Amino acid sequence: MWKRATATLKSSLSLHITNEGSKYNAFHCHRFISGSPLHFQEMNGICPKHVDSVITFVLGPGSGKGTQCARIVETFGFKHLSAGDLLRKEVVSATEYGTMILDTIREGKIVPSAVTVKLILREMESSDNHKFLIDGFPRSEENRIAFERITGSEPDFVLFFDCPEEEMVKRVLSRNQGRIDDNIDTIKKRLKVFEALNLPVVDHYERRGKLHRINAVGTEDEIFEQVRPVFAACEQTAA
Ligand SMILES: Nc1ncnc2c1ncn2[C@@H]1O[C@H](COP(=O)(O)OP(=O)(O)OP(=O)(O)O)[C@@H](O)[C@H]1O
Ligand SMILES: O=c1ccn([C@@H]2O[C@H](COP(=O)(O)O)[C@@H](O)[C@H]2O)c(=O)[nH]1
Ligand SMILES: [Mg+2]
Repeated sequence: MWKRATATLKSSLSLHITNEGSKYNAFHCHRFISGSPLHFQEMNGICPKHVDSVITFVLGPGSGKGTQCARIVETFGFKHLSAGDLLRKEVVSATEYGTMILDTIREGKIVPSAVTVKLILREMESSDNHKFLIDGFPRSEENRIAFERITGSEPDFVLFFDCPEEEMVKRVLSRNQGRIDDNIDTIKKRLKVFEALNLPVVDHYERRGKLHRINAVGTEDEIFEQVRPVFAACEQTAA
């Protein structure tokens, strides 16, 4: 049994997520209780479903982390939530945020926390699983702070797939999934954003003693053999 010490989805009544220059400043995270959507800001609250949940962040753009997440799901029964996939789904569904998200992804920039956190929490709340792999998020300190304030909790641990730039570029350019950001211009921008905004998140969790750095070079099997003990140890601790 996995156990989580502090996970309650606690809202902050005074929460205001700021993304300078964005019209998505106000946080509109809906929780669905008895079918009726509520604003997180209006809730004084705890989501009982997420007490005892296990939250793992998985970081490292173009490193093969999505591929490893599939193995973790298979072996350890986690629910995989790729923030990038959730955002791309919004684009395909042409929701109110669709165009803004598409433009942001094309530029390799970061979608405002208000939008991404909303999508992640919606998936968590509709899942019966209580073990979550949140892939590709948080992308910035602002993302991280927003998530932690809204949920009232930190991740249990964080995996960082450490991949040399050259290998990342090679992998992404040969991915062939028709992603709008899998081209050399956007990749260069994503790498800059990663260094400027995502690495501080990695450093933060390293200081908190929560970071597991995985060498992302090698075969999928070799990499999974570094990942497996992290989850096996946590499973044992919780037993
Ligand atoms: N160990 C590996 N060696 C070589 N190629 C790999 C390895 N793992 C994954 N790949 C390939 O690299 C590409 C990127 O992998 P994946 O989509 O899992 O990365 P990602 O970290 O999720 O990327 P992104 O951050 O862009 O979503 C895919 O084509 C995948 O098949
Ligand atoms: O939390 C997030 C996650 C992703 N994005 C945007 O999506 C692309 C693609 O993300 P992947 O994790 O590589 O699938 C990323 O470059 C960002 O533009 C985001 O804004 N916030
Ligand atoms: Mg991915």
